[in-house]
Amino acid sequence: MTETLKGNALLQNGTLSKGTAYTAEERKALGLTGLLPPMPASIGMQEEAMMEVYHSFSTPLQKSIFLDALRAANETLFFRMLMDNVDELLPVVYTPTVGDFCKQYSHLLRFPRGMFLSIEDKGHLAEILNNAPQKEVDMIVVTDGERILGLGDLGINGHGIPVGKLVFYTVCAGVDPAKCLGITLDVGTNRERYLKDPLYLGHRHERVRGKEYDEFIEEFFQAVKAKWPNCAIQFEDFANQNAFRLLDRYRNRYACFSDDIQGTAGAVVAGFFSACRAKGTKVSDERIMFLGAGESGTGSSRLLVEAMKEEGLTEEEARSKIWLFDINGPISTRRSDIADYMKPFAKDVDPSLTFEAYVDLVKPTAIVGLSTCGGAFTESIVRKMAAMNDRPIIFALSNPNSHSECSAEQAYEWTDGWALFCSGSPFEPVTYNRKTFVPRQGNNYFIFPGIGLGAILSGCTGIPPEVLLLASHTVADCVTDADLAQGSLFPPSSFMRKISHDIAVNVIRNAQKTGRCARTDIPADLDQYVTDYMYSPEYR
Ligand SMILES: O=C([O-])CC(=O)C(=O)O
Ligand SMILES: [Mg+2]
Repeated sequence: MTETLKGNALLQNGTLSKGTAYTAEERKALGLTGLLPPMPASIGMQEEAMMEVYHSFSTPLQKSIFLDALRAANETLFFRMLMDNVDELLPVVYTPTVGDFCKQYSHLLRFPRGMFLSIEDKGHLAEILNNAPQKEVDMIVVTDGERILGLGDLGINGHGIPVGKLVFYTVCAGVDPAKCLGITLDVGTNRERYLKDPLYLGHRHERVRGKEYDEFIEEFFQAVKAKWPNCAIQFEDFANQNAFRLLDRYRNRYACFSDDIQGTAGAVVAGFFSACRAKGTKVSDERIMFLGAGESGTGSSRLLVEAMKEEGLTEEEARSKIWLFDINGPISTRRSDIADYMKPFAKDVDPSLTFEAYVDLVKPTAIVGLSTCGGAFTESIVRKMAAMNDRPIIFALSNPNSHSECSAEQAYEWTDGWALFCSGSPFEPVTYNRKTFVPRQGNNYFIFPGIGLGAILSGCTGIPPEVLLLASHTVADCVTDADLAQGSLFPPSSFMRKISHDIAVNVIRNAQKTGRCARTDIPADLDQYVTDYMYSPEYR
């Protein structure tokens, strides 16, 4: 049907339109003559013009609103611009600006993308999926909006996150945007502000929990599987109480994974591989404290254990090198309020210690913030880390920047330039004592696009820890000595497509080896198989 679009209908179709780039011959054949200014533009000219407009906006949020509109008008140009200006544009389309966009989503929404499935539609999901904007879907990112970044419950306003994550699938892993679907499950919100906001566009009731919620999720999976049997599903920004349960329930039945439990873990471990290389140590030499014991803190701890086992430690030895601390104190065997997923890491310690007192007691070599608690790594704590360690490892990973446990500048200043630092959201380079540090993001975007790509192309159920570890190695192996010398623990964004490609090959190879491939049509040359699948934004 789409091939036959002509004239104004074609021009107004953002997925297909080339805007001013149609040649005279194309204009004649497609009924476009007279609908455009006479001189055809190249995509390069269009890009130059749009970057000029982009730069005329002063705030990141304004810029992101502009890009959202550009995408609606000409999706190919949007992705071409992103690919040509990754470092500049991705922070505007994704973390941290996507956080601001989400907070006001109901007020800002002009160009709906993806789908909203609400619990009120229970019993009808299969039918509703027939309305999907895409015919074929390979990748779904789904959220219920309960823990968006470090911002908490945003209800349907969190929809910017699945949409933003999928931009990475296209830019970094070459998944055709026409095959990507962002879905928000509206089960209500407990955020007072939205319940009272007359412009809020989600259902205005408290979150549905328990049996009804579980049945809704089950119906969602079954409906998706029936409609798109080969599609992979990424869980994003569910709250702890559901994230672990859902992953455990579905990982062996569907091609699915949790970005926050598994993707973030892959990135954290990659950061440790780099930091240890800079220090001349192994991960198993470190004493690691986590502030935050939720999905990302626990997920990362689990994968660090695997990394230490790979270096020869036993499970128990590895666990003994990791300490967790959450909002209520140390994860202690003396506490009665800790969740099952934290228990393997519980230590026999006084549960009333503050984080700083715990640092005094444990004397860690690394502190990792996944707490959503901005500023939690205080000057006093960071200075203690510097006093105890030649090269203190300080990862401030909560998002967006306002929730970072400390800023890049603080980390370098308080450690006299010795910190091995990364953050979840981007910080500008910092010059301290005449040395310029380039702290790159330790964000799960290094991991999830490749994992998802591999899941699409293999149909594998679940992503085992050994595959995540390979992904961490893939990322860390792209970090050069020159990167380390300037304080970068992660590679530059120019490596993203290669990283995603290589991660995907490993996902597929492992799935074949362990008999978890649902797809039977996989050719022998996996490199070529993945490369051939990867889309680049070009006018068709
Ligand atoms: O979106 C990001 O930048 C990282 C992430 O998954 C989160 O903070 O939940
Ligand atoms: Mg997330």
